Amino acid sequence: MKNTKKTHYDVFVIGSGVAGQTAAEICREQKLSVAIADNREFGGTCANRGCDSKKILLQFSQLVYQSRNLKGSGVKKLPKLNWKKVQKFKRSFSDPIPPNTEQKLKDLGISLYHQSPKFISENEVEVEGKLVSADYFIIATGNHPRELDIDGNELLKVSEDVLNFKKIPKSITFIGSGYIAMEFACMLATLGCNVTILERDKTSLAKFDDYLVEKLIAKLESLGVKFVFNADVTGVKKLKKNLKVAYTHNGKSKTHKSRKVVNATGRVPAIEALELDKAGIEVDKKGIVVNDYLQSKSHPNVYACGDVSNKSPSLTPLSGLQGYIAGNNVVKEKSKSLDVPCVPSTVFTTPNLASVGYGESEAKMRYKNVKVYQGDCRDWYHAKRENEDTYAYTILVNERTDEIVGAHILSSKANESINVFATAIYNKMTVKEFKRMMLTYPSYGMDFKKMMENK
Ligand SMILES: Cc1cc2nc3c(=O)[nH]c(=O)nc-3n(C[C@H](O)[C@H](O)[C@H](O)COP(=O)(O)OP(=O)(O)OC[C@H]3O[C@@H](n4cnc5c(N)ncnc54)[C@H](O)[C@@H]3O)c2cc1C
Ligand SMILES: NC(=O)c1ccc[n+]([C@@H]2O[C@H](COP(=O)([O-])OP(=O)(O)OC[C@H]3O[C@@H](n4cnc5c(N)ncnc54)[C@H](O)[C@@H]3O)[C@@H](O)[C@H]2O)c1
Repeated sequence: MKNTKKTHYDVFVIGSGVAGQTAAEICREQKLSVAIADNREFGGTCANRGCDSKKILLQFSQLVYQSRNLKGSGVKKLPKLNWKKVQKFKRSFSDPIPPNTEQKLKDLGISLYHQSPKFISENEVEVEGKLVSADYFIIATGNHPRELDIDGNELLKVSEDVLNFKKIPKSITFIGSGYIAMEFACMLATLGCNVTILERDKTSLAKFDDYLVEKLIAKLESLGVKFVFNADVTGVKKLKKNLKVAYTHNGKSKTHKSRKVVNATGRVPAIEALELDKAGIEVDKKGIVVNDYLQSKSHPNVYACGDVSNKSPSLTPLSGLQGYIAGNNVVKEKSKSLDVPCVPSTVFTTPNLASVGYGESEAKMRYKNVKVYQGDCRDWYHAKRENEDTYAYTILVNERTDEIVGAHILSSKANESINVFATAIYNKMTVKEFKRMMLTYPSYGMDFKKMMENK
């Protein structure tokens, strides 16, 4: 260590994503001395290289998709994309994030560090060659892509690379078929790329509704995506122009060539650089082990929040909520606890697959009698006016109380309309109460009433 003089803060936050920023700001508002460290550009995954950038790119492939659907119904020419300009537009959102985040934090009087701290003890870290101690640490370092232990691992791209592609590749292979692979596969296939998905499991998006996932897979296949399930990838090799992926499928060795190969096999807690073992901070497979106050089980003065805590799922709104809870508990011990009744989530494919509340098997475990409303609405007005062949739903109701307990929607506007169900489930609405609500017409929300009719 260059400088052995110790600097002390009330609170030291590690990670400047939504969780870290939220926690740091709450502590600073209460006049605590606060520092925050990030070993990359400030602002975190969502704003710099995740949700926000992705949604900007997706709207262009959706424009192409929708125009294609309406060709023959009035659209004469299909839009042609200038990908360079699309990327420039995306960067006009992401480029200002790091300087603006740093400025905002500095203006609040928060000290910034631009390196990964390493724990020396439960209340000391070494960062930028300095020894820093704090009364409280808040770890909010998020997740990063899982490393695949295969030959040629270094040839694999990750989601961040896909977001920065200078042009649409001729062909691509995704290893895994969770959120990231399905969203990008849909976008790239729509834009003319030859997409293959190699999934280890027997289906995609294991945590989503089976009936709707099956329809979504069929939809992506119709866009040209090839799925190989039960595929075990063993290695990647560089050829002249392509990469060759080797995998086994039903006991047989196979290979597949494409220009790019993306590792989309999941994201794991970003903790390696922190040397948590030096402070004896307990970690499990999902992340830093915390109680409902988000205090580390091993050290109550160490908090973990956001993707890096072992409280899943890893989504932006939950990270923000966890940052809020951790910050408040540092200010006033045990003042807030994590209680997440239902978390809506969307897979931003075309159409969107959105979900809130319990899945069918979970609902059936919890309630004696579950009414399952399920169906295909491709013949309904909204699908027909969009010339969209995929529109379906699964809605779950506790029969005893008539309460809606889960909703799963596959439609072009499901990312927005699912929020109607999130509100209903959060407020424990019954089907009868839901139907009494006045909703706009024509709207997808209005269709929900029709979905919950006995046939
Ligand atoms: C491609 C993609 C698309 C996504 N789309 C969505 C979506 O549509 N909706 C949604 O809800 N969620 C989405 N997510 C998930 C969402 O981005 C995360 O859940 C959210 O950003 C987590 O916030 P966080 O603050 O916990 O962590 P992060 O935002 O990841 O912040 C962690 C910060 O810690 C820093 N850090 C890491 N290690 C260290 C270290 N050793 N020292 C110092 N700093 C460190 C990182 O650089 C980062 O800035 C997406 C994720 C990806 C990758
Ligand atoms: N729209 C959103 O909200 C959104 C979008 C992107 C990412 N995210 C967040 O980021 C996380 C990471 O996304 P993701 O898509 O990387 O992970 P994921 O966990 O959603 O999916 C990973 C997939 O890879 C498969 N897999 C694992 N190991 C494999 C292997 N060796 N070979 C082949 N397949 C393998 C899994 O079976 C699974 O289907 C998500 O879980 C989510 O929390 C959210």
